Amino acid sequence: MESSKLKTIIQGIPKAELHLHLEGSFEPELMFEIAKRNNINLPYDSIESVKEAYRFNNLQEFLDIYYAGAQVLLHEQDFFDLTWAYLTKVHSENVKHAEVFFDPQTHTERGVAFDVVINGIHRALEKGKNELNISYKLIMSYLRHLTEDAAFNTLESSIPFKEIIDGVGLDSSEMGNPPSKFKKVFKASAEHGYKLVAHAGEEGPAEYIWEALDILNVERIDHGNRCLTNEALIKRLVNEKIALTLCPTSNVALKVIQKMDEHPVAKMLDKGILATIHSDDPAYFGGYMNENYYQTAKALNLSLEQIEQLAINAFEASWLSKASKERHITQVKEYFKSL
Ligand SMILES: Nc1ncnc2[nH]cnc12
Ligand SMILES: [Zn+2]
Repeated sequence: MESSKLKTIIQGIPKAELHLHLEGSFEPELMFEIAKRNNINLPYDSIESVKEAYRFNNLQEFLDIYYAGAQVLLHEQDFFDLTWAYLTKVHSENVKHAEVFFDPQTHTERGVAFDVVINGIHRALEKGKNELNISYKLIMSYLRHLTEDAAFNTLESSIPFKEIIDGVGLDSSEMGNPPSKFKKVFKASAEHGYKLVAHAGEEGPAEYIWEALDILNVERIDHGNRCLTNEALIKRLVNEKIALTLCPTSNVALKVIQKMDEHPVAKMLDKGILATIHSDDPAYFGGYMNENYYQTAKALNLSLEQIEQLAINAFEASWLSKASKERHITQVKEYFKSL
């Protein structure tokens, strides 16, 4: 299909984003603006030089830059502006529902209070719901390069806000930090009523996906690329309808795959896995939702049925009520019928 036609079709799809780190949506322009008003010097002299620095060979090289960028966020208004910029961007891409991560420890570790972070984010999410009609869920992610005790401190800080936090996740440096390291804090998080997800099988082996399922009891896997190396795991994912929140442009940028045409999403759909696609850290990897759909569809030559399935899967895998899921899925189906 012609590129412009494919782009137009993708733009019109009602979409759900389930794997997005708010700190990863921090565009250099906004970073410079906030750094200026907070009197912080960035180690870059222009927006172009920031973009130059965004060349990564692996997850860790990205994380080092991502955590450095987040240092300019100090005040509630900064977190509001970050979140609002993301919401207005994806509103223009017809995203109807967003389940977003934030990394409290990236901020509390450098002295920014938990309530400053969450109040700014929550105020923007509410505004997005009221003014842009984007429903949302909020996921607090534990940093896996830190200790389980540190995650417990974060869990404790979150309790006064538990009505506005829907779930917990696990992100940051995967290799050497298996899900099993966080067994107790995930159990405690579930006891507080949080839903559970974890990054697994992005750089790490299929074994980490098993651990996330069996030891942490997560209901969705973030990334999960490596599952295709293990037939028994594929069967489990299919039988239990465990969704994978894949992030194609992230995978290329972090060299999880060398080229987009190696992306496993088409094989996963063929096998009946509840595969979905999202943007992860769009400010760093050069693509929001539309670009992820577009690059994947183009490189893998996805059919309209496969693209429709991806859009449906994302609502199916979301934490929306059954009725809301059905309403959105009907809209996706009607949209594709109208093409
Ligand atoms: N792709 C990713 N993997 C692990 N941790 C992250 N934090 C932000 N983006 C991440
Ligand atoms: Zn991620």
